[in-house]
Amino acid sequence: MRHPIQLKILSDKIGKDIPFPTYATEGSAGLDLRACLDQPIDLAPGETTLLPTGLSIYIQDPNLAATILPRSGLGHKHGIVLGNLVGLIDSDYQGELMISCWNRGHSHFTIEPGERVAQLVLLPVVQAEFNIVSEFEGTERGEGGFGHTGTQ
Ligand SMILES: O=c1ccn([C@H]2C[C@H](O)[C@@H](COP(=O)(O)OP(=O)(O)OP(=O)(O)O)O2)c(=O)[nH]1
Ligand SMILES: [Mg+2]
Repeated sequence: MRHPIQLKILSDKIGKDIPFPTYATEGSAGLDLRACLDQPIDLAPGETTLLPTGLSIYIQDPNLAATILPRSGLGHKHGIVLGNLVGLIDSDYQGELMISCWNRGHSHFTIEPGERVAQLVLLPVVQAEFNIVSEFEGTERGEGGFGHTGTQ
């Protein structure tokens, strides 16, 4: 399903030096997000930097959110993941999409202008409306958690 989302281009590099975000394949869940940079950035092991994307989106519908997720190749091979592990974009956020980029690896990594550093995934959201109760209806699990059902 495709859903219209308002998008603002904040940098004149987008659409010229830095391609517009698109789905890489018909079945892609994520849109690759590119670092909107003038110069390469050297990220030392353990270092985190906040990268601009040159884009803002306004999701508007409270039943949707966007997540920023790492790219598996960068994360697995180079230790380049997100400083916040996962980024959550609220439906009412209108600021620039920012990527917290963390080098959790053991080598320096250079982020080039336009490099695809993370991916944006739109997801449905259900907001809770709490009903206060004094007891829950019983379940087989009850309050057991954190390994309650064993490992095998
Ligand atoms: O990787 C991210 C995470 C968040 N945001 C933006 C969109 C999001 O809607 C807003 C707030 O994010 P979040 O609620 O996760 O951060 P917070 O620390 O709780 O900030 P706030 O007090 O503004 O909600 O920051 C990004 O651009 N990139
Ligand atoms: Mg918040």
